[in-house]
Amino acid sequence: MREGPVLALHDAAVGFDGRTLWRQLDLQLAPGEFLAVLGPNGAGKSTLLKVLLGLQKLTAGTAEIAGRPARRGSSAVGYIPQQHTMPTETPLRGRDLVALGLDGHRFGLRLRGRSERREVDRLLEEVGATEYADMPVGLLSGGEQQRLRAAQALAGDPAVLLCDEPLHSLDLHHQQAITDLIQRQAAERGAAVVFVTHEINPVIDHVDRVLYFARGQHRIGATREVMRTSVLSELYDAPVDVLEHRGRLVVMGQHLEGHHCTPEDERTAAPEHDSAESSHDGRIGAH
Ligand SMILES: Nc1ncnc2c1ncn2[C@@H]1O[C@H](COP(=O)(O)OP(=O)(O)OP(=O)(O)O)[C@@H](O)[C@H]1O
Repeated sequence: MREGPVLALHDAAVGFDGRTLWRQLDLQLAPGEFLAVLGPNGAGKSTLLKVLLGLQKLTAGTAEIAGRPARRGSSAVGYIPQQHTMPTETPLRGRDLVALGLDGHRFGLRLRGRSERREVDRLLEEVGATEYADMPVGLLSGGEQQRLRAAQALAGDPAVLLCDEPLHSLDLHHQQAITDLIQRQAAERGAAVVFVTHEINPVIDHVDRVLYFARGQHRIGATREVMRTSVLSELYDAPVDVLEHRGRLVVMGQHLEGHHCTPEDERTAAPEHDSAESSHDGRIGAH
């Protein structure tokens, strides 16, 4: 297991054209820690991932991965991008896409071919993609392509796994399978996970902390510290209700853009007892 923080942001800020998306972000993730990143559309969740991928500069502060400034092409980072459909004519098979995620330097010259193939087969098996591994990726469904992207991100055993709505377009069974896979990467291989999502419930049992962005502000803390009526109403500066039913959380509010519930959730949710007053001074458990 790796030691020390594998991801660190200090007093970080980002913005475009004079508009600040978020600022004063202090965050350290230990190996194996699972962070869910939530917030409405345009709050800056994907931009956080771009910063950690070295694709977007901060306007203030620092971002480090495995003790070094975040940079493009770091082998310490695995990335599952937002789902987009690949063109039909993409000249890659499923297994080629996964192999692209492997860091070739880890394999000796002679062993490379065989070890790589074995590792790719293992990853394909893990995401349930063995069956279509030799098909051209452009002919696969959106969900099948997404499972391959997950396998690619896990290849090379990254210290930090960045996931941008990785469950989007997956059916329930594969949502569960991919979530379990990411969780195992954290628990067994010590990867710190940054998981951008509009829906906390599929990962609620795995999440150690939540980072919630809204209106240029943020809160960080344990799920039930942050996902509360009082805390989110303060963050949005408007009434927001957090309801809980059988361990599932539903966030409701008229002005929420990227809301967190499905019609089914709304029908089944019952009010949470949010009696505990927050004792924070604007940030919760930020560390
Ligand atoms: N390179 C850029 N130049 C200018 N504005 C940008 C750039 N990249 C992102 N933005 C803007 O920053 C804001 C945040 O974008 P981002 O993709 O991080 O949001 P998000 O929280 O991931 O949203 P969503 O939930 O819709 O995916 C948006 O208003 C977007 O238009």
